[in-house]
Amino acid sequence: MADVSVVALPLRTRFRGITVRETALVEGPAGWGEFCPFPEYDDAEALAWWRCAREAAHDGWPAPVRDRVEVNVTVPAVDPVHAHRIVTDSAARTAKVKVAEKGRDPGEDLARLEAVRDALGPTGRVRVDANGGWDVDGAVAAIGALARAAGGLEYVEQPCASVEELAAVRRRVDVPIAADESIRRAGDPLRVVRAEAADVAVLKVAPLGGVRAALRIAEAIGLPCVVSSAVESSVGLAAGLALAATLPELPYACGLGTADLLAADVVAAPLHPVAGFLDVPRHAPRPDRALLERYAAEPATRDWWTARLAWVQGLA
Ligand SMILES: O=C(O)CCC(=O)c1ccccc1C(=O)O
Ligand SMILES: [Mg+2]
Repeated sequence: MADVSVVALPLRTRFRGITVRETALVEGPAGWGEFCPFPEYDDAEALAWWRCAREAAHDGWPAPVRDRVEVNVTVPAVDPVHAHRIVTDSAARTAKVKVAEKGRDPGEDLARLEAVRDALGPTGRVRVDANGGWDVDGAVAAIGALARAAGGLEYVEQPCASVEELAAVRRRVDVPIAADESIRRAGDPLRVVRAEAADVAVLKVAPLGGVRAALRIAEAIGLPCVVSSAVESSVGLAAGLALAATLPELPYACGLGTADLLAADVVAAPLHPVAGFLDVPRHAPRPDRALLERYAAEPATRDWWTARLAWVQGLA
């Protein structure tokens, strides 16, 4: 694949400890694909992200069954005033709130959830994502308190790190459990099902190897699915939307509204949700040359991504 562009896109707010999202964009006969495994991910994980980019660039996606997808607003671990503004600005009816970040006072999570509920009103839905930040007892205690602060929780995503812990928490709380890292970073995504560890499966298209691969995994898992992003540019978000648009059932809002987390994108018309919905594009949007240049990564960063991409392509 000849054409590779590496960009460094600034985020509006720190998210998962990063303030800049580095990503590589590739063009193929079917269009554009995005390759952006997080820097700490190993070769085996990065290979799945390459398969997703290659599918977009070489093969395109299967035909969708819906033309728009409801999304949640994503609320990073920010203060309550900021959280309130993010939710109000989005006009979404569902909010996903980051909680249990390392080194923070648990009281901050409660205040953030109260603010989010206030912004959404009584009919909005609130879900939280702990990214595996609690142990079992900590999760059980925190989920009770957070559910009260939020006036009810739709589900809690990845309360603990391991499948066994998720199963233990699930037996002890009424709030439904969603598995994210336990699916996308697990050698065997079906362990979650065998252990009865989750009520909902979070699917990220890139770590699962593309739209077709993720559809097969969704079928095997047999749980209701939520498609969520990995904070890609609008090129990679389009792949997530293709998956969300092709799943036979889509009972929950998806975590694909993350173009709003970026202060810059590579396409002229980024995939920003309107009133909590995204239209499903037929193919990934084409990057704008001027934006690729404006946000081009430093030479050392570009060389690192180009080498990583070449290495992973060699494994494919
Ligand atoms: O689901 C969303 O609302 C946004 C995406 C998101 O939270 C995320 C983005 C990058 C890496 C991990 C995660 C996560 O769900 O844990
Ligand atoms: Mg998650």
